[in-house]
Amino acid sequence: KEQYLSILWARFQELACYVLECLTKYGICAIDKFLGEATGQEILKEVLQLRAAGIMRQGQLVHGPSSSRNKYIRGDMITWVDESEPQAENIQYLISCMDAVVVQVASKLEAYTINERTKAMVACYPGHRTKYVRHVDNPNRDGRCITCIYYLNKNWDVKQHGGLLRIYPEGSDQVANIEPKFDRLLFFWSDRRNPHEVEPAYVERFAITVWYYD
Ligand SMILES: O=C(O)CNC(=O)c1n[nH]c2ccccc2c1=O
Ligand SMILES: [Fe+2]
Repeated sequence: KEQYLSILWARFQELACYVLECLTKYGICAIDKFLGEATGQEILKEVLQLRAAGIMRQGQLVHGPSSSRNKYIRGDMITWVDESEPQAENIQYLISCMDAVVVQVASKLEAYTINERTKAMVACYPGHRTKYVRHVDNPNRDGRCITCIYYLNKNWDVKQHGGLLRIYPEGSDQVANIEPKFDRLLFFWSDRRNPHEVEPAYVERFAITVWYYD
């Protein structure tokens, strides 16, 4: 067990160096195959159980076209998971892995002293063109400095399924197009440097987000 943990720790150390360099240079960093197929699958199973348990609530209600019957298009559905959540061992394991990487990145970032985070927000875009309009996660210095998102969507094809995350880094004419691929981990600065939007999703789209506080 110890041997396994020390290998894991060494891997997170290596990952943290890459994340630090990438964040410093671009303000955005994506890591693929973060936990591997089996663990990713276990996390997805727990998320589907949360959804089946009906505890996911509407994250944001947006006004539908006035012509439509129900005034609102249901946006993303969310629920918050923390250490006390039963039957969420794998989601909790994910959070501890995210923490392991961020703690090491933070130790190298003089400008930040990251020592707190939110609970994990499990979000499901139910499909039928649900999206998230262009926004900044932390526009008014609420303390959040890094957004960390883990995607759970197998065989996602943006052409068929939509749901692309588009980030418009401030002061650059480049746009980052991030596909919400299974077992992908994404980091980006939460403040005004990274306005972003989720394009309409045509099928269910799952993600788990944690925000780290400075
Ligand atoms: O899923 C993504 O790729 C990006 N997702 C977001 O930017 C995003 N940002 N802020 C939120 C606040 C409340 C509920 C959901 C969200 C949300 O999906
Ligand atoms: Fe966001």
